[in-house]
Amino acid sequence: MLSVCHTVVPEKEDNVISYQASSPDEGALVRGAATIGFEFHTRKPDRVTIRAMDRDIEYEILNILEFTSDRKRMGVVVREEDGKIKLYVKGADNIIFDRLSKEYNKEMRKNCYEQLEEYATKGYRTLCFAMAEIDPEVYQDWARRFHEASISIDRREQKLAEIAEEIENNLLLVGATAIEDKLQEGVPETIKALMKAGIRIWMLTGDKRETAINIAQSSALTTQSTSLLILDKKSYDETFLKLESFVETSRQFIRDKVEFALVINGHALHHAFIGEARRLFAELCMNCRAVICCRMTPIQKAEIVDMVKSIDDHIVLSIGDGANDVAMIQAASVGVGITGEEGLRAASASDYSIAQFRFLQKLLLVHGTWNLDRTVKVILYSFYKNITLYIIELWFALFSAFSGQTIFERWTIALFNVIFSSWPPVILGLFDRPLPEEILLKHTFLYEEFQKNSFSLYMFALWLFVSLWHSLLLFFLTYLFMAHEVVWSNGRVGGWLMLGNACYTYTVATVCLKSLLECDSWNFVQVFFSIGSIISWFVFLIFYSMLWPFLPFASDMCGMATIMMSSGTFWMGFIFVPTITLLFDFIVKGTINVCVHVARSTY
Ligand SMILES: Nc1ncnc2c1ncn2[C@@H]1O[C@H](COP(=O)(O)OP(=O)(O)OP(=O)(O)O)[C@@H](O)[C@H]1O
Ligand SMILES: [Mg+2]
Repeated sequence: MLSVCHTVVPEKEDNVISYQASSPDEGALVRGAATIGFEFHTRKPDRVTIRAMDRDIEYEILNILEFTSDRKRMGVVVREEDGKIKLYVKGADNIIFDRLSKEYNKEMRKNCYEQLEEYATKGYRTLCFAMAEIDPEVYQDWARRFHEASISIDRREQKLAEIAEEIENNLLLVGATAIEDKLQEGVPETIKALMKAGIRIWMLTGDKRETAINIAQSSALTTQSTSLLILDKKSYDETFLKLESFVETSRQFIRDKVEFALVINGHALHHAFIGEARRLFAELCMNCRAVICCRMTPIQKAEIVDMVKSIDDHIVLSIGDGANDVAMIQAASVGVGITGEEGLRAASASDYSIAQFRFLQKLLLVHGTWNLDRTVKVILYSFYKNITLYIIELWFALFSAFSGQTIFERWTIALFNVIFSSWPPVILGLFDRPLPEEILLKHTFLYEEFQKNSFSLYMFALWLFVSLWHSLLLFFLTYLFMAHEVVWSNGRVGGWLMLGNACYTYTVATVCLKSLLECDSWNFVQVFFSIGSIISWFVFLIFYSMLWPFLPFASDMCGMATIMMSSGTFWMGFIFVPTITLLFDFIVKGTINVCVHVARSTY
């Protein structure tokens, strides 16, 4: 039966058979059957052949009752060589047990159940196998309706499931299997690190409770000393009462600093989502560090994600590897798919796809932290540079009798965000690394610290203050430097534009250098683009000064570059104004860096 009831496809190469299975469990079972002498070797559209005891046995496949996570079982209807029609089903133990024949030997049922419990407690994934012989006449009628359902256009899956249900009863228990579902490398370490980083972890699985609890233990989600609050009631009232008492217990546990986790199954969860119970359930879950949800259907997984998202606007990340995780991956704020044994369905529905669970640690703790910090910096820096430039106009208005005259020439204003200060934020957003990878991975609490401190109202206010302060210094220092006009040999002076362009030069230099100051890790690209942006302004100025009167839309900047660049005062200002302006930032940044350094050496 192991080698017949499945949807595995064999592939032969040099007489060696390898199996292609969409479900790793099925692959394992078919391989297992082959090692004990029942080798499945050929699949044709309507028949499978197995080799047992040195002879080929053919089974005509009449129908396949497909596996879905809601049905938690799959089956095949076959015609054996002697003409008998048989249904073979395999699936989750509770599902199969519910469909066993009533006259069934209670003793064997009990034995099998105990065995299953024992396997599950060891963390094995269990499956039950059952069969039924179908009367050919009954089959004829059933097959016709099954065919009709299979070609129906609407609610096809549901209709198929309903019709399959009709023959999946009065089953005869054949046996049970247990498969070790090995954790990927580094799972416990990753979970520990993420928990230390202040992330709450919930495990949502379709597996049975005992298996789920064992996997939670081996993946370090819970420990030997964790108290488990198990919620597995079947009715709403019972679930509600249990929830009430658990909420009380959880408060007590928190007061006593006892570690605890909630274990809930699909039935109870169904009730916990309804009415008043939902509020209690939400409170209970928020009290728990870890929650284990077992026997979940894909929809329930997604509902849980939605519920958590709706409480206090939590950010939820879902990670999964199977088709049954797609719904929750899509429901989450951030969906991560693992490419692996169970195919690419989860990965293709996700925002980020990784090959191993352990890479999640780096994705969150390193790239998550870097990206948060970079995004915050890019946003704040963009505000900063614009405020700094444009508030200078306000200070100038005090001197232009609020006439509306701008201090800067209009094309240079327009090009500020387009050319002269466009690269620093991009480079900041791409390359800045607030802390090196090793430190973030070693001290996982930093993840939470960055989350709390990267962006705050205080931070925003500080940047606003810095922008105003810089604009003030940039304008008035330039004004002081340029108070005595530069007289050129032909008797001309730079005039208003000289003041404006000098101030503009110092502003471009200051904002570009500020981006370097804000970078926590310098590299060649950052330095190149910051300094390059300043140089680009000078290049523009030289060309622009040559345009008038050839291009009528340019301002009269004729000779401006020569006037400015031959002035010692201008160059002195070029050194002093940005330096003095950035002094405050330099001191603040320096103090923070010293503190970080001291903190680093003490850890
Ligand atoms: N190919 C299959 N044939 C029959 N029954 C299956 C098959 N795969 C899984 N099952 C049963 O259906 C249940 C639900 O499967 P589902 O794929 O939803 O979750 P899961 O694989 O157990 O866990 P996870 O959510 O961690 O992937 C399983 O626990 C198992 O008992
Ligand atoms: Mg699965």
